[in-house]
This record gives sequence, structure tokens and C-alpha cells, in this order.
Amino acid sequence: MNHNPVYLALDLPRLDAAEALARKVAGHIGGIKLGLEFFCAHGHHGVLEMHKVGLPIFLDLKLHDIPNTVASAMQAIHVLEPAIVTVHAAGGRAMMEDAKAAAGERCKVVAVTVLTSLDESDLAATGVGGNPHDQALRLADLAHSAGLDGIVCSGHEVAGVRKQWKDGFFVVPGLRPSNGKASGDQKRTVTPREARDAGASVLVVGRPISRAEDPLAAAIAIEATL
Ligand SMILES: O=c1ccn([C@@H]2O[C@H](COP(=O)(O)O)[C@@H](O)[C@H]2O)c(=O)[nH]1
Repeated sequence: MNHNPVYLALDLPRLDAAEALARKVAGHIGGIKLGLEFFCAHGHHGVLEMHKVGLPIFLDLKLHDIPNTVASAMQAIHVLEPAIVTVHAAGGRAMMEDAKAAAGERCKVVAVTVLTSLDESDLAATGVGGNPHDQALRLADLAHSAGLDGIVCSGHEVAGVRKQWKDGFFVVPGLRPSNGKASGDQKRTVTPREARDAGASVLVVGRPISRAEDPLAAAIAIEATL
């Protein structure tokens, strides 16, 4: 895997625009993250096109269903050779075990703990008591014991999780180069540098690059902070 930890989230509706953006910033990122929006619009064909950019592909599908269905979905995307795939830790231990078993040796499977768009009041509204930090640690434990490679969490939790899972692979989205500014739907944000210093393995950056007036300059500026 390329040592630049930044994965660009390509949450764009058009395949040609996504590919053009990826090519433009390719020298200043370490990989490409393709999510639900991209996969629903462009499917396998889109992923295979994006492979032509020549960077590792992170399929952020956040699979969450019964174990048999998630394992079958993992088998169906195996042909796309993703470097990383996400499932939801809330799907439970058996689902995560079966996802990992179906993924094959070369694909890291990481579990989303608490989405970075949620805060304590959002958790309470779903019936989960306590704060996002404690919930992320609880779900990280479950993912670890299920044999996954790591988790997705915010930059606020990654240092705490790394203390209890030293060789884990930690994906951190919700990054804003100027923390607190223009965070949009993200509620638990830190800067890319703060996330890296806290122990993130992968830094997911979307709109701060994709919606910048000059995406190349934005990618270079983020890289320079790391
Ligand atoms: O908890 C999570 C899990 C995944 N994401 C994804 O990361 C990117 C972030 O995009 P920005 O534009 O940088 O906010 C996006 O694709 C999400 O689906 C997340 O934000 N939080």
C-alpha cells in the first residue's frame, strides 16, 4: 500500500468527473475511496474503471445484514480486488466473522463503529446510551474479537482504540483541514494532522478536496501538513 495515508472519497455522481479528479490529484493521495453513492450509480464497471488510475481501491459499502447475505456480498465484490472493505460493527460478531472469512487474504475488512456524523444525542435517539467514545471502544472490541483488521472511527476515538488494539488498522473520516469550519453533516471532526498524530492508518478526505475551488492545491496543502 502507498505510504501516503490520504484516501480521497469520490462521492461524485458522474464517473468521468470522478476519474478526472482522481487522476488530477493521484500524485498527492494514497488511495481512492468509493462509497455507496458511487457503487449504486456505477457498480462493478465503475470500480474497474477507477482501478485504471493505479491506486489502491477502498470500497466503503458499509455492509450490514444477516451473516449469510454479507458473506455473499463480500464474495461478489472479490473480483474487484479492493484493498479495504467496510462493514457495520453493529451487524454483530457472526456477521463480521463471516465477512472476514469471505474477503480473502489480500483485503482488509474494517468495521464502522459510530458514524462521524453522529453525536451523543443522535446515539440516544437510536436507543444507545453513553457517548460516542465509549460506544466506539465497545464496538472496536467486538470487531477485534471477530478477527477484523480494524475499524472506522473519528479522530477523537482513535488514540483510545489504539491503546487497546495496538496493531489495528484504523480508518478515520470526518476530517476538516481547518477544524470546526464548514464541517457540513460531520459532527466529530479533527484535522488530518490531528488524526494522523492520534494513530490513524488511513485518512479519508472527501469534500475538502473534491469541492475545493482548486482540488489539486487542496490535496497538496493537506499532504504538506502530514
Ligand atoms: O463514520 C463515517 C464513515 C464513513 N464516512 C465516509 O467518509 C467520507 C467523508 O467525506 P467528507 O466529504 O470528507 O465529509 C464520505 O464518503 C463518508 O461516506 C464518514 O464520513 N464517516
